[in-house]
Amino acid sequence: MPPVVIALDGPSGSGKSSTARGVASRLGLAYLDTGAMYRAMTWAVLERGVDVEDADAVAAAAAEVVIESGTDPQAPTITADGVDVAGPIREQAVTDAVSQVSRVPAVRERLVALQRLTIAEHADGIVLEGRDIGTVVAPDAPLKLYLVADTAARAARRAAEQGQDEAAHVEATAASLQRRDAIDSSRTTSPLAKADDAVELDTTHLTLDEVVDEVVRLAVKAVPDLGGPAS
Ligand SMILES: Nc1ncnc2c1ncn2[C@@H]1O[C@H](COP(=O)(O)OP(=O)(O)OP(=O)(O)O)[C@@H](O)[C@H]1O
Ligand SMILES: Nc1ccn([C@H]2C[C@H](O)[C@@H](COP(=O)(O)O)O2)c(=O)n1
Repeated sequence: MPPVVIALDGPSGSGKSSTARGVASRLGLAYLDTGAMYRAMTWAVLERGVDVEDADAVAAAAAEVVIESGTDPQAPTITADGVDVAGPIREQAVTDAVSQVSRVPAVRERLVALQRLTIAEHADGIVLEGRDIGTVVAPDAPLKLYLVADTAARAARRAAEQGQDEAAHVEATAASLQRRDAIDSSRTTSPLAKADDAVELDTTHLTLDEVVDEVVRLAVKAVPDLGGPAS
């Protein structure tokens, strides 16, 4: 049996992590936040004092870094070189540099290999979210979703999460999301893209619970075995 993978892709702040965690919890599946892996790699590269514009230096540094992800959707974890980096990877310095680091093919090769290993370890079911899950990491996934939401909604949600809903902050957040989307969509190696067979879901006017309900419904339809007692 091929591994049961639910692939969730989409632009920054479209609700991938929250949705993926909710779906994995509801269906009793593992969960992998691949964006956290790219952020952890970026944190480690910055810690080494590497210029993220220098792709060769990034590739050399990245070869040494050990990234480990915990896949419990209720308590996901992420470490780089044994350090718990769950907090630091959300800081602005990492957010500003992560798209540059993610463009480097050697970084992607390493992390995609790790992601596929994690899929193999959870063949009975895992929800992965990122930018290239449906197109590159798990092209045979039985269910692929591409989440989108208006930039204004994404920025407002992110700003609210940070407890900073003043107009200037929301505007700066929108600019940061758009800047990352532009770099992530235009890179040569596995850019942010909707897989041809992915279902696009616009979450702008949906609550998180409504989105999770819809993805669970689609998952059970695509993989009827998922509709067992855990859901
Ligand atoms: N449908 C929704 N309605 C309202 N708020 C939502 C919805 N989906 C997600 N959110 C909120 O929006 C914020 C961003 O969501 P989340 O972190 O899941 O997005 P993401 O796509 O994983 O972002 P990133 O790409 O930056 O990691 C969170 O505060 C989350 O609670
Ligand atoms: N599969 C992935 C996941 C993430 N990235 C890059 C691009 C994002 O800007 C960055 C951070 O991801 P986030 O935490 O915002 O989901 O990581 C990627 O290239 N491929």
